[in-house]
Amino acid sequence: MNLESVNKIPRNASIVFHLFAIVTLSVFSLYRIWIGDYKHAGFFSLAITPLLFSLLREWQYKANIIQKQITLIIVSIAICYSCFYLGYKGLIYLFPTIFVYFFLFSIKHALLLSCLYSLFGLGFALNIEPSSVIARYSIAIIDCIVFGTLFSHIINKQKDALFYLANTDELTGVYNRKRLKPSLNSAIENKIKHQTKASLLLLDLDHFKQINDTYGHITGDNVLRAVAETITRNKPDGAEVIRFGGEEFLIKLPGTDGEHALIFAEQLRQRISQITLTGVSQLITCSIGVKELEGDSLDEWINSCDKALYKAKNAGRNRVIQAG
Ligand SMILES: Nc1nc2c(ncn2[C@@H]2O[C@H](COP(=O)(O)OP(=O)(O)OP(=O)(O)O)[C@@H](O)[C@H]2O)c(=O)[nH]1
Repeated sequence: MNLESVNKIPRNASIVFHLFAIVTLSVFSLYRIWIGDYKHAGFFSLAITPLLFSLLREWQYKANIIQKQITLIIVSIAICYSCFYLGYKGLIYLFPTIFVYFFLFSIKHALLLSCLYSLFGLGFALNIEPSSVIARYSIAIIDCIVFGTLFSHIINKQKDALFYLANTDELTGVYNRKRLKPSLNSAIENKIKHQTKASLLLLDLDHFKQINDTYGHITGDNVLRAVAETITRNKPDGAEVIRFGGEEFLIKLPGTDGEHALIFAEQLRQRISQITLTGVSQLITCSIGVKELEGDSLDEWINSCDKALYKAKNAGRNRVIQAG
């Protein structure tokens, strides 16, 4: 699972970053006014505008990643400009902004953009700084980019691990209920936006209590693991398996209509009935309710599956029924 997200700054931290940048630029502009450098004071005051706009969007919960990326690029252009006219006084601002690249872009893009940005900044600073100063800054900037890459990589790894821990059922290794809403809502969204079909299977093991009572809970757990493993091994690419309850699993099949979902459910039912576990002589069977997504209600979708499953149980178990 790859959850690399480029927007790693929480809203509060983003507001602090914005305020910090605005205050820094304001102090810079005031200092320029004080020393009579009105040209640069005007330029830096102008550079505050996109930051103020971006802060306002963040404040109103309307910020999006594209707008933040554009703001960062505008600020970077302003810093490159200051490198050209002010030399090292502009170069020092390369350091904090390079880190922001790693918060707003994927590692690959941040690496590429921060290298280009640094090259421009250093190149422009040559306008007034000797090459020995530029060489020293180059080394420090390389360090900064390397650390940015490392930190970003570590954060992404930790996010993946956190997501795994929060969304995975410990016993079976499939998704837990936390994944239910995001998973089904994304199917509903795709149906509304792109008319992409999706189907849902609700699978419940038959007479599972009997397995627990006869062979003990530990064996019952092993059966649940074996069933989850069979579903995972046989599911089509992109399908998601969620442990819905004790011995109930939901399988979301994106891009699949009811007819194909029914075929898959029947194959799965047969595969599960072929599971053999040492010491377990009772046949492991399941009942499955199937429903293709219609409308936009998550609850209705699950309820339809539940009704079909109920019918399958009442009709004698070990069968698949499609909701009408
Ligand atoms: N071993 C084990 N058992 C569990 C777990 N979660 C729920 N169960 C058991 O699953 C059983 C479910 O029993 P019922 O709801 O009566 O269902 P059933 O016996 O499968 O009967 P039908 O669904 O009607 O075929 C209960 O005995 C629960 O204790 C689990 O994580 N491990």
